[in-house]
Amino acid sequence: MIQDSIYLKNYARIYGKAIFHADTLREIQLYYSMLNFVNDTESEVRLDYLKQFCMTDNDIELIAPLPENQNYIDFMFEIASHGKNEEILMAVLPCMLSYSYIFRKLAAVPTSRQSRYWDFIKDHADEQYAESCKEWSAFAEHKCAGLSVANKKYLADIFEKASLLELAFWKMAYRNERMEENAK
Ligand SMILES: Cc1ncc(C[n+]2csc(CCO)c2C)c(N)n1
Repeated sequence: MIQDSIYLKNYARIYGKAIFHADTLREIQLYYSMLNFVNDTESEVRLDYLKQFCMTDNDIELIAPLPENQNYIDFMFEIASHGKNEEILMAVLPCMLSYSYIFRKLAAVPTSRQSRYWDFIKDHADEQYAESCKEWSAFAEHKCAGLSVANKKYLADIFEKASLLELAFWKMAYRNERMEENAK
């Protein structure tokens, strides 16, 4: 949760770049809707967890990102620096889509309700959130439809790289757990 708070702050920055380079007002509204999700939905439950650790977002400012987190942030910033929204979409969408996919699967497991993270799981397994993911994906498909095969391959590689960075972020939690186990 702590590392995620650092990630989310930087993830939100990418939308500033996307909004600046947007072609249409509709596109600006779409990025705004994504940013709104990051700021509202994602923040509410996250702040509750931070409170359990007696922390606020101010404390997060003093904590350094772990290498997996920093890699992911660097990658998004590098893509954003190109100033091409098709690329930015490929870098930011895996974050949104993978959570909807993973948490819908988790929510379907009966024992998940007993998890201390049930409110987090429930939020991300939400039907409305899945619908928003569909809308954002459809927009990305539409925006990339007319591109060359080579360009589409390049964009698919960005999507894959971001997905692998997501995976590394998940694995980071288990790495720390193992370190704590070894320290015992
Ligand atoms: C590393 C990492 N990857 C994905 C998400 C998920 N996520 C980020 S913003 C957002 C939209 C609002 O809910 C979602 C689902 C995360 N929190 N941390």
